[in-house]
Amino acid sequence: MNTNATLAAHPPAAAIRPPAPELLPSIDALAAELPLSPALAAQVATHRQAVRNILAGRDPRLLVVVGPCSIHDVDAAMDYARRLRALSDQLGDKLLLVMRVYVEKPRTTVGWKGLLYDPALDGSHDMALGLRTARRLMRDIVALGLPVATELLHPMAAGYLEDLLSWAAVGARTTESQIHREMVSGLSLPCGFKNGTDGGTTVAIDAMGAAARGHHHFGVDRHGRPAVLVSEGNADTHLVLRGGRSGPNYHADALDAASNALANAGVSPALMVDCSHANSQKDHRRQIEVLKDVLAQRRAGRHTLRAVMIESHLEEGAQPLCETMRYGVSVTDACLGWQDSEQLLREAAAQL
Ligand SMILES: O=C[C@H](O)[C@H](O)COP(=O)(O)O
Ligand SMILES: C=C(OP(=O)(O)O)C(=O)O
Repeated sequence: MNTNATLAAHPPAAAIRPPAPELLPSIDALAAELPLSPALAAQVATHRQAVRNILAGRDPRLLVVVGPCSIHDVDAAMDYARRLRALSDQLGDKLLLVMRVYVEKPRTTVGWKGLLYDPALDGSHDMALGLRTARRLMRDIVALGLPVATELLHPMAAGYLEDLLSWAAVGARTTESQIHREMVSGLSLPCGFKNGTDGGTTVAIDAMGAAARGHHHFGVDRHGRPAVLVSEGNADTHLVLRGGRSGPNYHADALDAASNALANAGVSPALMVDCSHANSQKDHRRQIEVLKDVLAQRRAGRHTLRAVMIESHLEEGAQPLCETMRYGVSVTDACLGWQDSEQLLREAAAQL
């Protein structure tokens, strides 16, 4: 064995200098740069309460979390938001429309992880720009008068956006994570836990119980310092049914099973059906029949069906990330286009 050659190929650990990490603004610094005015903060508080009232059955409207699978173009997102705002003015007595402004994407393996991670869509990963772009966009959408929803994927990122949100999801891939349950326990907004990718609801119901309790956990404070964070517990959580590997879970037998499990656990009976993902078997047009089925079950007396989720963009379908991307088309899961979405929501409101 040539010892010198081996040493040259594997220098001692002390000789390896990783590049200096790029620093991010603290939560306080970003909030100072892009503050939420007291009037908009009050509006967010009102919207959160409206969401809570629907989920608790005190408000008969249907909560609809609707919008793109992911945000990759802020102009298209604002275009969508303006249309949704106008529709919300017309349908607001029947539907509470909350826009999906999803800036982090969980991936099954690898792929573009969202605006927060790679706002230029080119692998440059300017995450400081991602944070600024996402916070500014959400604030602009709130300023239109719309409530904003997102999936909170990285607990460290949550603090940068939390004050702008009226509802948040923990996704199917992270519902079982203790770290995400701790994160939700410290949020003062309603949150949905999705069933696991295998379709199992137990992990989400366990998550609701865990998030309702207070926790001590590792985190980063508003000044960017590593800290022991102490949460009080969040009782405003609910189950989101998104289907799983064994198929959809919005039919009556699946809803019965979920409702029994929620009752046995003593947690909120409210159900949100995600019309997309495994419930649509990843065919965006099937969201239409899922929503119609859910509305029929609600009309037939299933009063715990209080919320739905729809993936919708300006244009139908999806496209790969490339040089010649089409305006208003999803770059992650395929979405319904605006025309179909508007018609679907008008029909839903008419039936309620
Ligand atoms: O909602 C979006 C996707 O279903 C989720 O991010 C997983 O995406 P992937 O399976 O394409 O990685
Ligand atoms: C990733 C999402 O959903 P799920 O966690 O159900 O796959 C989503 O709603 O964008």
